[in-house]
Amino acid sequence: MTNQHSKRLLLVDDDDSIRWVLNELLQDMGHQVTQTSSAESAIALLERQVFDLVMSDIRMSGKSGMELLAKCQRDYPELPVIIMTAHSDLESAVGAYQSGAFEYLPKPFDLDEVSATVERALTPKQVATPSADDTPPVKRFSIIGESPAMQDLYRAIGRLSNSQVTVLLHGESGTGKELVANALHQHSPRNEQPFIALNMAAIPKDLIESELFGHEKGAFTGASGRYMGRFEQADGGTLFLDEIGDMPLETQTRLLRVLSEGAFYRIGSTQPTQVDVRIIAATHQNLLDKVEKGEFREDLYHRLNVIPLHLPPLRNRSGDIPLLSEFFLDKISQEIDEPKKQLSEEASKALQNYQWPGNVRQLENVCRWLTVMANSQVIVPADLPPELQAAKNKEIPTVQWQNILANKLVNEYQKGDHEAFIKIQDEFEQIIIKTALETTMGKKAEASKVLGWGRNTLTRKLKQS
Ligand SMILES: Nc1ncnc2c1ncn2[C@@H]1O[C@H](COP(=O)(O)OP(=O)(O)OP(=O)(O)O)[C@@H](O)[C@H]1O
Repeated sequence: MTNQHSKRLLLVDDDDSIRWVLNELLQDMGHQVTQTSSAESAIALLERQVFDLVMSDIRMSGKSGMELLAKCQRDYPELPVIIMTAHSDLESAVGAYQSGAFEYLPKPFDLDEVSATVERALTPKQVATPSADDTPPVKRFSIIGESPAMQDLYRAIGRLSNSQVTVLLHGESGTGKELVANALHQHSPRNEQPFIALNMAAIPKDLIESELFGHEKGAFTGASGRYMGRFEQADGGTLFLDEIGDMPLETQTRLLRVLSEGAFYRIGSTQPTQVDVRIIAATHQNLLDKVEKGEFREDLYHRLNVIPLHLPPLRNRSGDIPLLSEFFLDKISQEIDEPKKQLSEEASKALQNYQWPGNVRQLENVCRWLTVMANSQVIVPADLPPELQAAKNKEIPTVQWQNILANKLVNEYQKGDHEAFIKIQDEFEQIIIKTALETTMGKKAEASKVLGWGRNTLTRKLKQS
């Protein structure tokens, strides 16, 4: 059915089932859909007909979706293109945005998100077409992971790649905050300038100010020479402030002043120093809790939290563990010139079942340990380091909770509760919802994604609870 808002969409994918699902969705939205299975035929169609939007897969036999995107940018610069892919990584996400894609959608799709993106793309003034001149060169950066949470992150880095906004990274220790901060810098217009990192938790509190702002000779006992602080070192580039929650209150006040005035005084100096620095901050703590307790300035929190990005703990993306371990075993074997170890399927499962309190850093250390210490070429569970062995013994075997659940159901039902099955399903679902919200720091859009539900489903179920 067509209506006055109906638009002409060109759908390009060599997977029939994906085309079928998207075609149904787009037609239900009232649009006219033309489908084709290759970039070549899409180009031929574009020469004959006018379209309002192109949606294209990346990997197809023949020309790729990126080539189609380049052609559209050249010949039809006003035409928005949505790029879709099942093989999302940081490079393709950044590449798609920097080549001018309107949006980048990793498969499997959240259909609510697809329809919202299509509507946005069809709203003319939001079409973003950055010129090729101000796109920084893309550098290779190894952030490993294909889980939905990592795909969200790649998209965010891609979207931010032409901007200089302040970003606040949340995530447990070892989840890759510094790596992501560095990637944000490398993919930004500042990438020819320095990336300087400072960890608030790693330096004594009374040295933080001089580390950040520098000092003049003789400014305090021990200041034997003039010192250029991290702000000056990072001039023109990016300053990464790790563990920002540990910054003393007085330093927070000074930082706020630099952020609003772009200038600061070296300790012992009366001359202001002007700097142009992009700030990326990171924390493993809940800064809002600290604000409530009066330990973190609320105005600074809002200044830093312009774009919040969340890095998931490794245990919540255990599907990425085989990829990450393969990457580390390979990298470490080359670094120390030892033959590369392989993980048996059982050892790989054991790694995926472990809780990883130290996240990716701990996994990297375990891979280093295995490369040096394991006797055999193929690693079996018995080769794993002591902390993983100990955890294995403590682990509740999965059959155990399933048995408890089954027994409870039978007992309740036999006791006469004929609604036992329904009640437990509700209870089960509430636990899943609560855990999803906790692990995504209360973000409903993200929680519905990890649950594999549309956002409306989550909202409805929350209302029912
Ligand atoms: N997704 C990833 N792919 C590849 N390597 C990763 C990934 N995430 C983290 N690492 C590696 O794990 C180690 C820890 O990462 P990083 O220092 O960025 O974590 P962090 O969150 O900043 O930790 P902390 O809060 O303790 O400073 C680094 O060696 C980093 O290269």
